[in-house]
Amino acid sequence: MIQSLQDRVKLNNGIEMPGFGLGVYKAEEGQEVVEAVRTAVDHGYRLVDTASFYGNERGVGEGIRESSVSRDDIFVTTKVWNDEQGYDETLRAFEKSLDRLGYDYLDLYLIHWPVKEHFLQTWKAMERLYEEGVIKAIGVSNFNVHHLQRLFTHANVKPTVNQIEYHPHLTQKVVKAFCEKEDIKMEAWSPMKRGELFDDETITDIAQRHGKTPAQVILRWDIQHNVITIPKSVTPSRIKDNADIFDFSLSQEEMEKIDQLNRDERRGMNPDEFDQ
Ligand SMILES: NC(=O)C1=CN([C@@H]2O[C@H](COP(=O)(O)OP(=O)(O)OC[C@H]3O[C@@H](n4cnc5c(N)ncnc54)[C@H](OP(=O)(O)O)[C@@H]3O)[C@@H](O)[C@H]2O)C=CC1
Ligand SMILES: O=C1CO[C@H](CO)[C@@H](O)[C@@H]1O
Repeated sequence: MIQSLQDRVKLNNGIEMPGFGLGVYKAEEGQEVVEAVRTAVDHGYRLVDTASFYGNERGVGEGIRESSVSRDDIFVTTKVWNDEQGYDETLRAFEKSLDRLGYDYLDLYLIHWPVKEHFLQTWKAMERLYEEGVIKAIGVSNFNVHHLQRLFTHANVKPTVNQIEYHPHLTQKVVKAFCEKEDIKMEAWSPMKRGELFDDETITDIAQRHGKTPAQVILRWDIQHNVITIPKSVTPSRIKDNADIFDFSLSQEEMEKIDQLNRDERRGMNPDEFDQ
């Protein structure tokens, strides 16, 4: 388990990735995302999660350049979107993402969703980019166990990360156990279910007991489950508060109480049903 905001976890290829970061979905390209990223990095965040789909890669690159920290000390993730998948398409999409970010290498590149006709060829292109050294680690997002198994039968490089929807209403026991067995790090998207969990009584009670906010309790629960977490905010005070989770811990009983809130309820699409 990470012990501080800048602690890193070792991926299965030896690369170290921060265990906590900033998500930027819906952070508007331009001033909004630039300021959110700069604020986060200046406050100690070392991981930023974007995607070509979010339309804000330029601002992410800009925010990091405007911060007080050098690019090499920040771990940047971006993702290949569904209509960019396929072998040649992915090579082109990667060049565009890198260009928008203003970088000459990327830390982590993910397949955003398992587009079933294309994801194997997409992976082949990502393996090539990884072998060429322009990406430090490659991984997937929204992969269920059967998607991972299908990938394994064709892959030369194992995914390092699987980024999936994960929060107290969706504890993803099956995928989580599989990823742990296969040494694939799990990363939580919509860790706070976009605000829908803040009034839950179990969470507010625990928060009150620790003098913390519901958001902080939920994010701490991720960390104690060894799940990388990337809460999104463009609000400076929330960016700071969300990271203030390394001075308390949840008891085993509190962890279990939060685990029991599971309803297998998604905020986003089910990877087996999504409309490609
Ligand atoms: N791979 C994938 O398919 C997906 C990946 N993601 C990634 O995961 C990240 C996080 O998930 P996301 O869906 O954004 O949802 P989150 O669960 O992170 O919730 C974000 C929302 O909560 C608000 N918020 C943040 N902190 C607080 C706080 N302390 N108190 C009250 N409200 C708060 C934000 O508002 P405000 O910004 O106004 O402060 C925003 O509206 C994304 O940004 C993206 O990087 C997300 C979805 C899918
Ligand atoms: O990354 C993402 C942001 O959220 C969207 C849903 O609201 C997802 O579809 C997408 O994968």
